[in-house]
Amino acid sequence: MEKDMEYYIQVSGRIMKDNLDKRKSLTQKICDWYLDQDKEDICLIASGSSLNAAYAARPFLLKYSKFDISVLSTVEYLDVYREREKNRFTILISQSGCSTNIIEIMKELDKEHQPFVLLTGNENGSASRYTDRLVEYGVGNETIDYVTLGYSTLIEFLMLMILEIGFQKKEISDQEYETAVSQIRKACEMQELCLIQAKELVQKRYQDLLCMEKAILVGDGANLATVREGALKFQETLKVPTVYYESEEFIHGPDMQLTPDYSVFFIDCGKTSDRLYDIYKATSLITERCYMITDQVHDKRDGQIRMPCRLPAEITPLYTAALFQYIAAHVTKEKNNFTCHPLFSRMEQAVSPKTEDYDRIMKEKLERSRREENG
Ligand SMILES: O=P(O)(O)OC[C@H]1O[C@](O)(CO)[C@@H](O)[C@@H]1O
Repeated sequence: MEKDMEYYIQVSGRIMKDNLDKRKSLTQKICDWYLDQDKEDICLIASGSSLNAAYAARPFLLKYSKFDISVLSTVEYLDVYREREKNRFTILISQSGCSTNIIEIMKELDKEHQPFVLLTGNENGSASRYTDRLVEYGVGNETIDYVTLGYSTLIEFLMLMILEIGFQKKEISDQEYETAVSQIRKACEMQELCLIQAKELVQKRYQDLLCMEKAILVGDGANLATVREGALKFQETLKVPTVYYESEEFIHGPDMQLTPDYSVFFIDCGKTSDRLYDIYKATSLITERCYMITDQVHDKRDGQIRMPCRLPAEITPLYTAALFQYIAAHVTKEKNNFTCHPLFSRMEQAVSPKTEDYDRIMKEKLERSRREENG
């Protein structure tokens, strides 16, 4: 199978399971660094999909820790909260290891002799030149920059890191630890199942999805991060204007723009009431282009992905992104729509989120992947 976006979504469940099995060795370095210093609270700083992954993991991280964990964009960190955050164990995240804003913060922290750890998907990215405290979080060599495997494995890594820290500090009992591990394992299986159903859904609603022109994604709690990530993916690949909302926020205004042309996606997983489902049903009175992932036993409707297993809400982001990732990957490929508007290159030249050597580094990753494939 060609190693395109679809390939990385396809292998995500398996790689997450592998990472779960080797969780001790995968997280050992960062856990040791954390336990060897005296700061308790953690600050995660990232952008794009990495920021969304940190948001998605946060409810789990807070559930399994006795300290505080903040998640900040690079701008929030630099412009607003820097002073308040300086006594936290700081983790900078960049999947590519080539984001200029992350490197900027690394230089700033260095100037102030403030320790930090870089969590990255590429040990050979430009950011690696600015620190020797670097951890690869188990994505391996994802060669597509519309990261999907990287997103899911990053959420899982953050969860595993917090579990290991809590376990070693004896703040999590053996029983709690084992339960969380088996729920994460189940979520990896659910990712595979969600993907199978996403493929069926795309086949069934193929024409609607090909014509999608504007979308609203609705999710609550940890899955507010999933819809944020879904919106990012739809916009960078399909180039469809997409907004994302929490369910109650959606019906406090944004719903007033709805027409039958809108595609609206809902995540109804880990919920304890029917409210989101009621909002979905009400929305379908305006547009038939309603889609939903649900783990509840509601009446069966077209456009639903039905998960057979109910996991705690904070675990579900490990699988719910699969629907949006697959639509982004598959529909964009079908529409041959990965290329940006010709004027985009001007904008990218004027202001780029990535370092100048990014293209070369991505090319090297691709060559490495081909070498590995050819043995
Ligand atoms: O590599 P980083 O710093 O994690 O940033 C990830 C983001 O960058 C991009 O690759 C775009 O530059 C996005 O697709 C992704 O969300």
